[in-house]
Amino acid sequence: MDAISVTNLTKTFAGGWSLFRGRGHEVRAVRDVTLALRPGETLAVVGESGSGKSTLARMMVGLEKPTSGDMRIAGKDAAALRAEGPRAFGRVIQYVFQDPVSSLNPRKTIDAILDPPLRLLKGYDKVRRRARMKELMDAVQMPANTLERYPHEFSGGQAQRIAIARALAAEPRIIVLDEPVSALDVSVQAQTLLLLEDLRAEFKMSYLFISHDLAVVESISDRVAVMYSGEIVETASAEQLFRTPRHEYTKRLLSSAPRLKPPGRGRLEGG
Ligand SMILES: Nc1ncnc2c1ncn2[C@@H]1O[C@H](COP(=O)(O)OP(=O)(O)OP(=O)(O)O)[C@@H](O)[C@H]1O
Repeated sequence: MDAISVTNLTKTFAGGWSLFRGRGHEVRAVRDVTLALRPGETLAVVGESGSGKSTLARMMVGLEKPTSGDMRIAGKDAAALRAEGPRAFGRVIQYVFQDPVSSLNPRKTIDAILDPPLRLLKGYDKVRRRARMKELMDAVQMPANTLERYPHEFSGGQAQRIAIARALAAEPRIIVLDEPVSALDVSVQAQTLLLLEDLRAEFKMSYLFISHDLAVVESISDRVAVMYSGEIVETASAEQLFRTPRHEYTKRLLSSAPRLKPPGRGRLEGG
């Protein structure tokens, strides 16, 4: 059973604006997308700005409603799974966004940020939640005293690790990561990607990894789906896609972007 499977998924926004067509025309942000995230894999969705990647991710985690098409998460209809409530939905799928600092409430200490997802788990009393918070800090390589501090006390990379810990707190099977390292320095990117890869293996999760950055995608993904103008134009193993891209758009994307170890699959240096 696929972790996520979408069939002919479309999202149309009303009230877009275009220089040529004026106000009020429709924007088809995602067009007829058919895609499967397999259990245990990292599937990257790559494409340039405006290609519809974020809209696709936001539909998967329930932040946007599809205009049409079918979406199944862990074998269940996504809308039906959401209707079961935050506990059921959160146990299956979590997300991590680009800007870690703004995704953490500045007025709350880290333990208060981690508490709500842990409260959703059955049988987690206060003592067990506290112990779990320490384990989560350990898993993302942050010291235990992190828990008493506020988000602004951390660097971008540290804040993103805390955001990852919050996603892990729900013990999800799937994490959707939307440009999770784009706001970080390159050396911190490499460390964060290695951490994500370790966590995926340790907790047996699947990742849907949204990125415009081919070097990042090459270093972390098993398979890659290339998105262009709302459509998936090519899906292939990372190795195949970087070595022998088939679609014209993929070829252009590869030839225009800086790569770390062309050709073939590489790993980011550093960390
Ligand atoms: N809420 C919205 N209302 C109207 N149009 C939207 C909305 N959200 C996205 N769009 C439009 O949908 C298209 C796809 O946007 P989306 O953010 O999904 O692309 P993206 O590939 O993630 O780009 P970026 O990396 O810049 O966020 C764009 O034309 C965008 O302007």
